[in-house]
Amino acid sequence: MDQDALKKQVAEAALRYVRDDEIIGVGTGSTANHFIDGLATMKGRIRGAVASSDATAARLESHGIKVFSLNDVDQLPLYVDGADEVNKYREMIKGGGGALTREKIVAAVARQFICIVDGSKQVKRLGAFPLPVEVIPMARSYVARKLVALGGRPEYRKDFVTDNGNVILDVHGLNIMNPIQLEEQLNNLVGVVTNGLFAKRPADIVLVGDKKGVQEY
Ligand SMILES: O=C(CO)[C@H](O)[C@H](O)COP(=O)(O)O
Repeated sequence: MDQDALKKQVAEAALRYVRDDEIIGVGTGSTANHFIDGLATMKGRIRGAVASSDATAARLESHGIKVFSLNDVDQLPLYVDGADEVNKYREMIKGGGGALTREKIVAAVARQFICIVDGSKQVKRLGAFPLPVEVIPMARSYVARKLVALGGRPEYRKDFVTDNGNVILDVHGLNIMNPIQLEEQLNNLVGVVTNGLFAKRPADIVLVGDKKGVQEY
């Protein structure tokens, strides 16, 4: 099975967590896209979805799934999304697709967060994947200097603007010993909107697709 087939397999496994008459939080990326396509096959059973990006909203709507604004929803039982890295504590790096801020907001509201990944995303320690940091444009150089002082090598994601009108710095070389502490530290930098560490609010369940099938932890 190639990587995309593993993503599809794990995305389809997450469909069994979807309950009737609920509004589902939906993530962003190629794994989440497989989940959306699967959700379309049962769209008559759900009320609709909250999207974590404009791209996800467009894909949901293309399948005829009603998209709700998060502000119009008082509770969200389930959020399903991919990740760039996940460790055994279900902490993640996300934001490879640049949707980290909205993903973090939807994850914060959701009662249950299910992370769906293929086996290549599992790591012992987070940080080999460059950590995305969403920054207000005028603060880009200031935040970059602060990130260098913290031992990172920030790289400006060129020709990319987030759905919120901001820029992304992808930070290489961070030694992430304590993900919760680093998540807080980076979010405290003036000009940072949020960063791609999902440690204060980890996933509740991780589904991993590999050659042997789908494992859960
Ligand atoms: O955080 C994300 C987007 O901001 C994605 O979940 C992450 O990049 C994984 O993407 P893919 O499923 O395409 O491998």
